[in-house]
Amino acid sequence: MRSSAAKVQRFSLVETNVPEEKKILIHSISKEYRTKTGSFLALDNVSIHVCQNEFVSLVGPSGCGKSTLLRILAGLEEATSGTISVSGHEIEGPGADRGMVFQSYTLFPWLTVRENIEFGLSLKKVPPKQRKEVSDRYLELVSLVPFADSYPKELSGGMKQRVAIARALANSPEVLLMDEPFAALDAQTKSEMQELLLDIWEKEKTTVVFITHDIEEAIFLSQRLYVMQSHPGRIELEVQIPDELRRKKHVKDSEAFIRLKREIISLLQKKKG
Ligand SMILES: Nc1ncnc2c1ncn2[C@@H]1O[C@H](COP(=O)(O)OP(=O)(O)OP(=O)(O)O)[C@@H](O)[C@H]1O
Repeated sequence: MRSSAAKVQRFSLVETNVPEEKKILIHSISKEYRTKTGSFLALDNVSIHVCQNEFVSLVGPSGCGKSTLLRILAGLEEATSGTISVSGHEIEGPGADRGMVFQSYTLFPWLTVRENIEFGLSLKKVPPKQRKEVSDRYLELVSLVPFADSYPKELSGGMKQRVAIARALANSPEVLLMDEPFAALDAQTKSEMQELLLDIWEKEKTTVVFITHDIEEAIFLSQRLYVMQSHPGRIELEVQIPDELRRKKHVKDSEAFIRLKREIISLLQKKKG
């Protein structure tokens, strides 16, 4: 079998000529925080792209700036320098074109599952009949039809994240931004959620940016991943994941999967050392 090392390349700067299929273009983003003890460079000249309908992960150790980058992409935080465009439009703040799913459960506790899913549509004054059609569809997609009238406190962690995914998708975002959405789940539920997410991604043809510190999760889910390093937060590697290493049952135990995981880890260690 061909060595997966060939797939691991050094990151090269994004070209300035934007081909149409590039849905998200992050160009030379830096983020400096002012703290009591001085300034702190959380992101240093980060440039990445995500194509239409692509599943891309950002993976890296705690503190390398993954969440900061995603929050900037979501428009929840401002970069110190650099630009981000989605569908060719430079972002200036949060927008309905970007749906977010966070690690912590962010459902509204006073709303039922269905009301949580319909929340964004209610804000947009979508009529009840239409809202119900949308929530029916997404309840089905995340297998929560019997729980439509339950409240978040009656759900398990995995179920809450399924509602969060349905809620984000119900607003028809152009891109789905996910910040370690399965990090708080037990191993079995996490694995089920990964498979469910891939099913949803294939059915919905969504563009996904997924953050995780788990290299195995990133390889399993992504078509492409960017590996980040800290001090300062930066992109260290870009890895194209061969199709045969994705989404098949038990692939995580396969020799090729384990080899790629080891290669990524060892490349990162070499760069550190
Ligand atoms: N508001 C802030 N003020 C100062 N420093 C911050 C602020 N937010 C984040 N940082 C720092 O920026 C760095 C990157 O943080 P960030 O949360 O983006 O990392 P991360 O890779 O997502 O980590 P984790 O996986 O632990 O969530 C960290 O060193 C963090 O302490």
